[in-house]
Amino acid sequence: MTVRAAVAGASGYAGGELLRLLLAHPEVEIGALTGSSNVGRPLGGLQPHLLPLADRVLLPTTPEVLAGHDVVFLALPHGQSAAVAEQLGDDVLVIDMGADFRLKDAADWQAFYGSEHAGTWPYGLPELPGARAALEGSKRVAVPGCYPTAVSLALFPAYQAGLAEPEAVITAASGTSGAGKALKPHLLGSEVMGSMSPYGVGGGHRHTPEMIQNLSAVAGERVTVSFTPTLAPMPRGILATCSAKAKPGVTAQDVRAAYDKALADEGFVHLLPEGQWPATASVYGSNAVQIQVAYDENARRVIAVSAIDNLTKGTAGGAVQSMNIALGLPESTGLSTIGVAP
Ligand SMILES: NC(=O)C1=CN([C@@H]2O[C@H](COP(=O)(O)OP(=O)(O)OC[C@H]3O[C@@H](n4cnc5c(N)ncnc54)[C@H](OP(=O)(O)O)[C@@H]3O)[C@@H](O)[C@H]2O)C=CC1
Ligand SMILES: CC(=O)N[C@@H](CCC(=O)OP(=O)(O)O)C(=O)O
Repeated sequence: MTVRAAVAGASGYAGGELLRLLLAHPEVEIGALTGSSNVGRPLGGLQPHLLPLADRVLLPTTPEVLAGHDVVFLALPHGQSAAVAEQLGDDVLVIDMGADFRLKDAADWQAFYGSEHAGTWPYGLPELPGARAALEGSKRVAVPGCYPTAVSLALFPAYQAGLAEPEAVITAASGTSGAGKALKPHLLGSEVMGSMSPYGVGGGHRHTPEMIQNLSAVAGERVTVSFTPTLAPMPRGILATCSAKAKPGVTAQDVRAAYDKALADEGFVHLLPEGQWPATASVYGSNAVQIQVAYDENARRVIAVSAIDNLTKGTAGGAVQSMNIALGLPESTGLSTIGVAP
């Protein structure tokens, strides 16, 4: 099978990571590459690590340019995908890497994104219960946010097994690429280097409702989430530390067994051997997720830690994995679990 894929937002971080993965995908032929302010410029100056595409020129993001492809990836800023997607035919597989179609609740969308809700598409986190079935054969995929990917994978086994109370507390550190390429004063090297700082504290981060949506669906009851993101002085990676009070009678053995069972058959999500802890360096550039879990007997809390590469499993790798499922290809086609170290 040869799949012709267009990438809208090819000059951004998410688009660049996607193209890195698509270049190594045996079934994909890369078609149109589009952008906005950089239209007309060759990709070589925008994504210099993608040497095979250096001479390709960025085209405008229009329905005409995106027509004639089997798959269209949208790696555009929030709120830009819906208008583009509605001009693409129902026969085209459209994979949105932005937030537009992730949330089910229109009121949540309005509260956190401040615009009209565009709709809800099958959610591209295949490891969540029921997600694969919804992706198979689908022509529309909403790729999760990077933090919700790390957090949902860390906590769903505890909620699936009914081990945790529905009140999760999460702190997560992210590399700066999570904020995209656009210039932002708080992301200047001199602000970020050698320092860590929180942002979106107190329930204001827009990924909070997405985490609540995912964990509540697994738990079968509404899970509240207190989420504190932190900016870390590294280009890529998320380390999420997630905890929830254990239900009465839960033991450390119950917790380990639940995680073993939930993750045993997953190709990308690895429960580490006991005593070994996730590290962002271990998943750099890889679609792998490292998970470890502990039971804190004094605090009676389940503590689950995950590490992902925000641009790979957290965005572009998740998009390719979902594309593979939607097209009926083996799920791991073109995706690696091999990191880069040191
Ligand atoms: N970075 C990350 O870790 C993650 C990002 N995402 C999502 O991926 C999407 C892209 O993010 P990211 O790559 O980080 O952002 P960037 O700012 O790095 O890139 C944005 C891209 O969108 C293009 N673009 C901007 N405005 C328009 C427009 N009006 N019409 C068409 N194209 C436009 C830009 O083109 P040009 O350069 O030509 O202006 C550029 O290619 C976002 O929705 C983000 O939420 C999801 C998960 C994680
Ligand atoms: C470090 C940093 O700024 N990270 C981004 C998350 C990026 C991402 O995955 O989310 P979306 O796809 O929803 O944009 C943030 O906190 O807004």
